[in-house]
Amino acid sequence: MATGRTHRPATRSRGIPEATVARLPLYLRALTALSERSVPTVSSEELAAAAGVNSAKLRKDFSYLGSYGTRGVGYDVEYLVYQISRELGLTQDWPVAIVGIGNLGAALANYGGFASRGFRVAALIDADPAMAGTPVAGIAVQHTDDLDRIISENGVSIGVITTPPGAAQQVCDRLVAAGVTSILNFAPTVLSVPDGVDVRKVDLSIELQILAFHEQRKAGEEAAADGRAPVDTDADEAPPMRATPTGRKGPDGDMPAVMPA
Ligand SMILES: NC(=O)c1ccc[n+]([C@@H]2O[C@H](COP(=O)([O-])OP(=O)(O)OC[C@H]3O[C@@H](n4cnc5c(N)ncnc54)[C@H](O)[C@@H]3O)[C@@H](O)[C@H]2O)c1
Repeated sequence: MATGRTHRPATRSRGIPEATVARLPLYLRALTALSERSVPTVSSEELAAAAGVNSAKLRKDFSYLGSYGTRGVGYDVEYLVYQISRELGLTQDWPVAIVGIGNLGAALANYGGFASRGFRVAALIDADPAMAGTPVAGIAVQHTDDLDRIISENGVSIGVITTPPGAAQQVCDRLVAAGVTSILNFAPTVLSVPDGVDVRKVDLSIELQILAFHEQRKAGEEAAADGRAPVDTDADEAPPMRATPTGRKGPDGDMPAVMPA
């Protein structure tokens, strides 16, 4: 089994902090919406509101890109779309392989939004021999026996794991051995990877648990306002939408469902 750290330090090679990198997709989504409406320029305040981020943080983030906007005019939308896409590596096509083509893997394969963001589903891989050759989203599922060949033939550097948790580490090891250097893990398990491999984990149940925490706090506050019950002091002491079990922040809307492994 591969060992080592599971994610990289807090800054990237060009000195852009990971927290900024994590917000770039939020800016890009907001900017793309403006671009689709043919909006030529946007102020930092407008863009910050659209991205759900505080405007001082946005200006700081953009300064890492060397983008300062023009006083009184704002930022050029098209140029920022290009700049952020380039920074995120989205100006090139990324072939992605999904391993584990059950409910979730098939749903991801069918999601049309990846291609428009530069991610092409190049291969679908499953251990079930009965699935080999079955088309999912127009792509024939291939057997895990051929994983190495599939990864190298398609130049895949990003692997998505949607297998049961018990199989995830073994699948991860095989993907890494085949040359994959970035993994998006949906299985509820912690993966070990060698240096140089990035793992991001998606866990919607953790996000739901965080929402449940806030629902509970809101219900307690409403009950207290109605004089029905005392406020739960522990919950009340928690900073609103700040600390979360994942250590990520909420009030700026920069709490993605994808987190470092
Ligand atoms: N992150 C999230 O928010 C989230 C949400 C839903 C499900 N999940 C997780 O996603 C995973 C898949 O869930 P599902 O409902 O699609 O399960 P599923 O049982 O429908 O599909 C799993 C697929 O993986 C295949 N598989 C099993 N072992 C394999 C191996 N060694 N190599 C390749 N393929 C293998 C199976 O043949 C099957 O087709 C589970 O781990 C589940 O807990 C995560």
